[in-house]
Amino acid sequence: MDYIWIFGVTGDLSRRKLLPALAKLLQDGRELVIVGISRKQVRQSVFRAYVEKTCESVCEVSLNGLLDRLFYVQMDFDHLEEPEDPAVISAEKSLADIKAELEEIYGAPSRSLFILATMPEHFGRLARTIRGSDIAEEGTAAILIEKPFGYDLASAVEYNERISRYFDESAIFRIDHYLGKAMLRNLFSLRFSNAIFDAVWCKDYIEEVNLYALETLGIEGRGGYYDKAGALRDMVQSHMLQMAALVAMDAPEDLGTEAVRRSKIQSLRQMKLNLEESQFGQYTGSESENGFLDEEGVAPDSGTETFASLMLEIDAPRWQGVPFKLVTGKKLSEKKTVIEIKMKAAKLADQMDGVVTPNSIEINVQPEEGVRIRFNVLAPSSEAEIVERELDYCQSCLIGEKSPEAYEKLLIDALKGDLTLFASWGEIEAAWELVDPAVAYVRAHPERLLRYEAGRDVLGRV
Ligand SMILES: O=C1O[C@H](COP(=O)(O)O)[C@@H](O)[C@H](O)[C@H]1O
Repeated sequence: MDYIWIFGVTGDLSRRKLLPALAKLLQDGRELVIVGISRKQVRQSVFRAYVEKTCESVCEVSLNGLLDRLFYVQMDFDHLEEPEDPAVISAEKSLADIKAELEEIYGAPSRSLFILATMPEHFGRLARTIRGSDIAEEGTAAILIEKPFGYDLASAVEYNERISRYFDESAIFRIDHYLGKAMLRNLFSLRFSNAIFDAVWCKDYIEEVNLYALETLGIEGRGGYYDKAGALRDMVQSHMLQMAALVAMDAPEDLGTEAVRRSKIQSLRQMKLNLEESQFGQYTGSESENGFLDEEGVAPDSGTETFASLMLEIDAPRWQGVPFKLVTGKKLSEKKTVIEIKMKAAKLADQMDGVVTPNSIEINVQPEEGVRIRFNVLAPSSEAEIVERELDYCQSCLIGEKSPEAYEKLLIDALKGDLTLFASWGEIEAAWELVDPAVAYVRAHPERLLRYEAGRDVLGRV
């Protein structure tokens, strides 16, 4: 039996991602006990009814298994600071008590995951409370930390230092849910298990790399958070730079977690953002949609970017002169995450008949999952004319091959103790070193913030 403790269980992340993933794991036969913790003063039955109501629309499986194994503890995170504070003692006692009660019914945990789905300012005091309450057994306990990991490098260093007082790096699982997405896991396999890709993955054959994470959704009631974060902190610091590192990294020395992490850190450290050549935007309202400045929690004169198209240079022999473009934004015309690799023209291409388009490889992350390769062939029945055709492997179209949700995969790995798909401290640090100056640049250059109408296609302009 594994125990999962979720701090911030009534928050948005928990409702949309964690609880549905846990419901699926329980349905698949995993033996789990889940303890939800939040500040709200509610009874167990009310909490379960709340989960049933709020998760129903996002959950693909029956919630019965989850509701049977879900328990609630109230805890005021703000009053956990000082060791002498009576709130700490009562919180620690109640966590230890509830564990003892659950053990009587379900037995001792084989493994315990402590998921901090809270604002980062709570990380240190929660880590301390978990350690102090003796509910985390050495060797079988892991702490899972949600993004954002800090608001900038300085705060990230501070949070990391505080968590590290209580948990060893080998027990710290920093979640970036994009790393659990099927096609990003596949990117690694695609590159390193195929000579046809591995051999050409460099400046000699690749002309440019474009990474898109486009969203139709807006900020979904998270105005207070997003106005401080913006696209740079919300998406670029984590998901976009992780995707870029997976494309740009050199082959690790082996497939072990440490070697993969070293390779990604090295790659992140070689990256430089060309801010003058980048573009930033903020959505305005339309007849049917709110503009960013109309959203609750957003300052009426906010200069926060909801869109970024960043030019990235990588100072590595493999990538000299190859531009990487990272594009992400809210309230765009389509929801799509894709990695587009455009190849250089072949040597004799300009001597052929017809339009010879350089090859491209598209790794579709979502909503479609798959790989599309465009290449040239002799047109059927033609003497010499070249035409472009494509090889399309659509993984998500294949019946019975629907990939598990990213959170399911990440939770399974955390239960196994496998850190490979979680961000190391070095990756977080290197990503903040890139993003901090970019945020400062956008705040210092309000004239660089282009306005785009919610729901409009802006990609033609970047
Ligand atoms: O972490 C975040 O990711 C989501 C986008 O995730 P996806 O799996 O739907 O692509 C984004 O909407 C949110 O603002 C951000 O915090």
